[in-house]
Amino acid sequence: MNIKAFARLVDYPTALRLVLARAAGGPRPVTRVPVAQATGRVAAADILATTCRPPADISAMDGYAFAHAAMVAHASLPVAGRTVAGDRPEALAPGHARAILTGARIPAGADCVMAAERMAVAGDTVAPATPLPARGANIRRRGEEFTAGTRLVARGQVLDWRHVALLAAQGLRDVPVARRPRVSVVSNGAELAADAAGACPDSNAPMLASLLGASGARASTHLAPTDNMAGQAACLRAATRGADIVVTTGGISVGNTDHMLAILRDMGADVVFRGVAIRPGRPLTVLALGGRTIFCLPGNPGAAAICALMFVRPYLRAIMGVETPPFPTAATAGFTADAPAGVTQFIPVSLHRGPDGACCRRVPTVGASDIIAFSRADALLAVTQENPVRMGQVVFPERLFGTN
Ligand SMILES: Nc1nc2c(c(=O)[nH]1)N[C@H]1C(S)=C(S)[C@@H](COP(=O)(O)OP(=O)(O)OC[C@H]3O[C@@H](n4cnc5c(N)ncnc54)[C@H](O)[C@@H]3O)O[C@H]1N2
Ligand code: MOO
Repeated sequence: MNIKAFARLVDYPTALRLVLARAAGGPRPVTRVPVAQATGRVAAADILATTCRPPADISAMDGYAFAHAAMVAHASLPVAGRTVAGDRPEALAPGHARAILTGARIPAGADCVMAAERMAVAGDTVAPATPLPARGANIRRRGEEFTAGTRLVARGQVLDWRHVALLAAQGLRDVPVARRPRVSVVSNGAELAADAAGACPDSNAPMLASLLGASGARASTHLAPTDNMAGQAACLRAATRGADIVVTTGGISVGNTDHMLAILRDMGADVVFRGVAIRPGRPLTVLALGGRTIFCLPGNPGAAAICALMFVRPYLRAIMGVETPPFPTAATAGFTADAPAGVTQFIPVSLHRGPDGACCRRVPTVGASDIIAFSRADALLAVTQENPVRMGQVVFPERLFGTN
């Protein structure tokens, strides 16, 4: 069979399922990173609290701690000592108050705290200057936020500053995370060489390294020499060595100079699918080479971006064990769009704050080569004949940027 031919296009859901199936059950290498550098990384294990928070009953105010009953009985109390955060205070002498700072442990014998500005100090005694609060007032109870054993972070969570705060507050130095998958991005195209007549700058390699880097990958870029098949093959072999995923662009349509697929087949790769019923991005071809997945993206930059967003990004998330779904974006469509039968059409949209909430507008595009449309768009919307978009309908486009 001619490996270049598009015998039968798979539909988008099937293609995505095939890609994700390749991610299931594979190795999930783990590494540890300092908690402060964990943002964007994927937790490789559940992380349980080892201590309660707060670890003891502590004061919520700068003021005075005392026994509520003693204050009711005497109206004012002599002040004996001062407790600051970090102290292990002695028990309160009966019938006394203790000066206390926010975060300091409540001494045994005290069951109420009043803020300093609500109390009157006369010599070495204090008395409420405003109504006495209830017993237990202004005391943060041991474990009221969470107790030891509480799950702080779930395996598969993409970490950010919220988790960094929690983990650092537990005194953790480092955290187990998924190792960043190594992605080799290989550009193909005689026109990309700087010395080629009519040279075209390689924008796909930096675009894909950046896009996949934001999704957790460690990307290296390679420019395949297209003037000879042996050189192209050597480049692909080198790119494959040491990579978990290979992403190529260009050279996969039926043109005579497009050798990519033949080279990969000679390397022993099996085609998972050749061509998908999507627009743009139809030539997308996925191959399996041992445990590695090779994504051959079309050279047209807009099509390459869509394939990376809709296929490589979910695959990356899956092999890193990401469990949190991408943050949903809901918006009211400010346009109508249809797609031809059997095709999933991807439409770039911009998001806006409308009078009744978020709304999205269609961003004009000149087609699969278009990259300026993405810089004007925020999200990508999938449209099919069965699911067209109608003005005023709530839609859920996929974000184009961010760490999702
Ligand atoms: N006879 C057919 N021709 C084409 C078909 C087809 O089915 N039959 N499909 C079209 C579609 S759809 C696409 S998409 C392209 C994909 O072709 P390739 O993947 O082989 O890509 P190239 O031909 O190498 O390049 C296409 C276009 O993109 C530019 N390009 C390529 N690489 C880069 C890069 N790294 N940075 C910036 N720009 C790049 C290249 O200069 C071309 O303009 O095939 C259609 N043709
Ligand atoms: O799908 Mo091509 O990717 O339309 O230009």
